[in-house]
Amino acid sequence: MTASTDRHRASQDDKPDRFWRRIEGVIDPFHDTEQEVLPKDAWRFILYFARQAKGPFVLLLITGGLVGAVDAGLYWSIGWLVDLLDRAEPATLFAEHWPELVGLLVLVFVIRASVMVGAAVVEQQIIVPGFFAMVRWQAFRRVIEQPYEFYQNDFAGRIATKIMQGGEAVGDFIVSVLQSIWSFLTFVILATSLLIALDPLMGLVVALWFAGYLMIIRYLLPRLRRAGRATADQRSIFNGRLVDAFTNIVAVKLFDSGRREHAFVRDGLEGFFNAVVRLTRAITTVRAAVNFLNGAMMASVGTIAVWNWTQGTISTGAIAAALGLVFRLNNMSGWMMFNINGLIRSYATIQDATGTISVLPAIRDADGAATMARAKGDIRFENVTFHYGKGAGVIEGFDLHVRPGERMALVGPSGAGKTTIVNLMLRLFDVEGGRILLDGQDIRTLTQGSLRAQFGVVSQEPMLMHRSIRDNIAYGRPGASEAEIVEAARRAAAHDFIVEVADQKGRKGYDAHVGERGVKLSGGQRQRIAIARMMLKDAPILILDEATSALDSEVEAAIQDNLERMMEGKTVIAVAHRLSTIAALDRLVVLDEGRIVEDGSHAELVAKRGLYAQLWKRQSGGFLPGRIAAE
Ligand SMILES: Nc1ncnc2c1ncn2[C@@H]1O[C@H](COP(=O)(O)OP(=O)(O)OP(=O)(O)O)[C@@H](O)[C@H]1O
Repeated sequence: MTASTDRHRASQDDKPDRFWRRIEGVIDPFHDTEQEVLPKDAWRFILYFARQAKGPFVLLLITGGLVGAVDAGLYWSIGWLVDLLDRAEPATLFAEHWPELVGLLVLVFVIRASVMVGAAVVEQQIIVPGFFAMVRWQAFRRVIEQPYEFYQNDFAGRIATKIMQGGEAVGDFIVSVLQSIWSFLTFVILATSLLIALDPLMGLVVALWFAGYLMIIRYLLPRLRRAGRATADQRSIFNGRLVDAFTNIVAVKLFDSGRREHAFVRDGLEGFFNAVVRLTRAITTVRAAVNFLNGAMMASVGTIAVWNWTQGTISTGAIAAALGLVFRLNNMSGWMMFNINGLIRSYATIQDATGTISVLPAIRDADGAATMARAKGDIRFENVTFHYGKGAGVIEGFDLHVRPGERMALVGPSGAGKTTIVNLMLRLFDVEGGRILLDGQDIRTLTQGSLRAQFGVVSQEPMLMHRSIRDNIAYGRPGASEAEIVEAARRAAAHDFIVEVADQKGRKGYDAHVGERGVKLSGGQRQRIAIARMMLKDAPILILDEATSALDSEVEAAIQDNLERMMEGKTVIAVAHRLSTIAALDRLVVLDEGRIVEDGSHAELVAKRGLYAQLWKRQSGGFLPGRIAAE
């Protein structure tokens, strides 16, 4: 086959795709607004999104109404057909009545099918893909702005579920109201009108039936809503426990010999079960009540119809139409209950989701926040207080000045506040008192993006994404060339092992994907990738929080020179428990209970015989390693 026939076939294949794409593109999945926080109230949340896709929802309203009308027309025409067959002569039926019969065929074949297909296209091709995605996209864009603390207080899986389910629930809710409920209402109104035309008494019965139906719904709606909300809450709790168990699977394997995790998950499942039972009890009660009501309505209309027939006031066809309409109402009422139940569930899911999605981030860029160009690296803590929102403790009246180009280490016992100081500097938390200045500017007056761009961070937990190794390194500098990525990997002593790696799907080297949080690599390998990423970022301030803790001394020695070179001209703040890794730095700041207790060089602090000297003695066993001793 020639290239041109290939192209021709490809363009023909594209045609239906383009057709669908045009329809599916009516709602832009990535549309967004300027609104910083999404509405917290579930109703407002629904309306906020409905307003963003008015056109498709108006279409849905029209098709929903038409579906109800066509349905009523169809049942009416059954009566008409019965009457016609009753009157007409078989031999002349087609000759005399072909226009009406063709009209009926058109109604069944063309009109009904077109309306149904139209409704399906609007719902399935326009709203489901585009609208669901749009809600999820807007939710994601706001949730990702939440500060670190937000994620510390919730399960990642739970947050993700709320975004996924929230998008679906808003779409389902609106579709259900505009299509199912609206088509049902149209049908009820038309059926009642048609029955009134036959006999007002039949119309009255249906009107009374509808009033009773509404009363049942009204009575049970709040109960269903409460039970629905409880189910959603319990589902989240259960889901959270499952995610927690699977996320920390190693801890479970190592420590859970007594199968406590079973009990914990079982407890969650039991809570969910109890909530579901309350919900299903309410549903069964509704169904029982509706079935009795429907039975009464069908029996009454049937009796009235047959009575009228005996009196000769209505035709056989009218009985067929009347019974057809009320049987259809009976079927629809069950289906409506299902819809209303879905509606309540969706509403509860939305309420649950807005609790997470519609929250104003506790840390935001100030109005007119400045964008910092490359910093010199002068960091100043002025009388900083921070207690993680509690009354006291952690960091109290903390002052520290780190000069540009200074290489400093934070040292201190576990829990002294080293990581907290680093997190405050990165504005992962906001200070509760005092201020932190970067090159003389309060970090709260800078955009978070430009502030964090000044820092290259390697922490104990290297935070790798579930992507290729290349993407993980390039995360430090988007758009970096392949050569730059490989160079960074070499400097981090990572290149040699990277070229050997293969993932489960057979991708090799830099293309290999690291598992969720990099589980398929060793701790030291992950840390080297993180170091490569930091090297590539080339930020003016480096934060090495136990950056080499997972490396053996050989690998550490291999990258030491490169680390040294990278540190040149940069401000460095290191945190390490292994004092030998930081003893050579310019300045060691010793913390205890959130306060600076000593400040000086290694030699000065050893001579001082204070806390540092004690820590040092404990770690070095009383001896000074060669490299430090030589200084
Ligand atoms: N998210 C948090 N919420 C509440 N308290 C916290 C939080 N994170 C840390 N803390 C508390 O703050 C104190 C300082 O913790 P931090 O992690 O800063 O110490 P650290 O010196 O880095 O300790 P380590 O050397 O063990 O890593 C500790 O008492 C800790 O319990």
